[in-house]
Amino acid sequence: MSDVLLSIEGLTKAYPGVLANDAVSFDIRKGEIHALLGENGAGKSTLVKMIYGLVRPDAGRMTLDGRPYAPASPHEARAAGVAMVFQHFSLFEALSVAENVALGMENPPPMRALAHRIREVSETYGLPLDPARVVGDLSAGERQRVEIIRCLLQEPRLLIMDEPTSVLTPQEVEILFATLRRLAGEGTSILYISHKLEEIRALCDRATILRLGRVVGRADPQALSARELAEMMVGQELMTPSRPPAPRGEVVLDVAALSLASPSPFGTSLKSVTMQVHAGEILGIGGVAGNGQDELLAALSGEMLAPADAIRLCGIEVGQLGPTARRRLGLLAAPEERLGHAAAPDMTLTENALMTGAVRQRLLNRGFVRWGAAREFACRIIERFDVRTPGPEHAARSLSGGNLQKFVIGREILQRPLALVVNQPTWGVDAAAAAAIRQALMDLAAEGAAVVVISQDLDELMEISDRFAALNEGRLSAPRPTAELTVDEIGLMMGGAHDMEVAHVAG
Ligand SMILES: Nc1ncnc2c1ncn2[C@@H]1O[C@H](COP(=O)(O)OP(=O)(O)OP(=O)(O)O)[C@@H](O)[C@H]1O
Repeated sequence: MSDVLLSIEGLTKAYPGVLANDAVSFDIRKGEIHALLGENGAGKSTLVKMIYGLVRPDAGRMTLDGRPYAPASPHEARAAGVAMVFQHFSLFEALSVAENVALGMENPPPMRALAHRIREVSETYGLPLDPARVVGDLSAGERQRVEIIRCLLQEPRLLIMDEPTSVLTPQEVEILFATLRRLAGEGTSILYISHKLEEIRALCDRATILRLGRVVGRADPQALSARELAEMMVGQELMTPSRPPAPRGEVVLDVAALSLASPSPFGTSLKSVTMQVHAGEILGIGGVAGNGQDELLAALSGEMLAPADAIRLCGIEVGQLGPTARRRLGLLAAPEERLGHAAAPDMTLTENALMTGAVRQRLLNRGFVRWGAAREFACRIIERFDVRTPGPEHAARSLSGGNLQKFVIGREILQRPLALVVNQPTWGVDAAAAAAIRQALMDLAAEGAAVVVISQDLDELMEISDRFAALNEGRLSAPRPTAELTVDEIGLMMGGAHDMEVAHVAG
């Protein structure tokens, strides 16, 4: 019997102006953890969507366990033993874990029996989860467990995971990896997509590397360094972000005892958040998702109003000003959710450039849009941030996730803010593009802007921020110089350990 589970031969898929997959061929063996690597827009999502029956190939074929495999829908893919955990969770917040799992099953058993099975699977695979809890109360890591357990209940032969660790703490990543290793040991194959190359090296047996829709390499990830893998992906040498040491200037952004109730029932209220960000400085804010990051961004951008004197920009009270007025003064923000929040999916890139650039780029004239100038601004973002798209008249939705992220961050940086607040600036962005975004944020600070980077990527925060603070249940710890901290201490601050415990560990 062959040891190959899924064989992919010559899969091809074209979109207008782009060959997303060009005769892609590779095998996934039984019981292996196979990494799919590639820079943004390389075609990874398109490929897994074809495997999961969401997109139909233009050409090529697949076999599963030696038999022809051409799923016309995810339903057919699941019936054949293929399961997928998506980047974005599709759970109902008001329902319990068990009810959510039942909704995703073809033939759910009675609730009691299902709750029992969820407990069983969660214990067997070391993924603690209470079936009775309401999903709205769960952390991002726990929500992911719901998705994984939902997949495991189908006893899949192939489990596809798209960027599974971007919402997890280091400790949760360890738990997930132990689960995946155990599944592979039992014979389940795993196709694993991630931009985190150190994780790929720690977890995966083999890697297939895509560039511009084609397979450009196959590698043993454990035999190569993360840098070598990244260079195979981009086909060139990588740069390391750096900046000359600069003295820090006056306080630009001053937040004093900011308390705000979250507008969402499952949100986190901000509790007396205090921070001062100086000209020329990057303040990194770490924390597990759902600890007030979205609320902090909304409070600083002006989407949520605050007491006037709780937020000051260069001494001016801005707490009561909305986003446009704050932008005019030079306080800019880029939220985490790129499709729908930072960018309007069905609008063109030019229209999206206009959306936040109108005031500072002077794209309006007596109420009329200066379309030529808006297009020129969009083109500048595309060029300066290497956004892969056929042109600015294409819809935001047609860009790969990482390319849209480069567009959204580039749009704010090019507006020369006095203070910029970004949430997860390199989420889902490949190694080369992440380095470019980090360099751009550092250049912006070097030019004298005050920059706040909210991120769950600790390595990123260690690399670029001057000072670090952790957000936990809506409270911000006192910022400390990053150079003084170890990754372990930061991990503890993020997990809500109090100063005492951090001091204890440090000692
Ligand atoms: N529905 C679509 N319509 C038009 N173009 C698309 C569509 N989906 C993907 N593309 C294009 O196909 C190419 C491959 O995109 P894909 O999403 O597969 O890349 P990816 O490797 O998953 O990228 P990322 O790491 O950024 O998520 C990109 O150029 C993208 O713009």
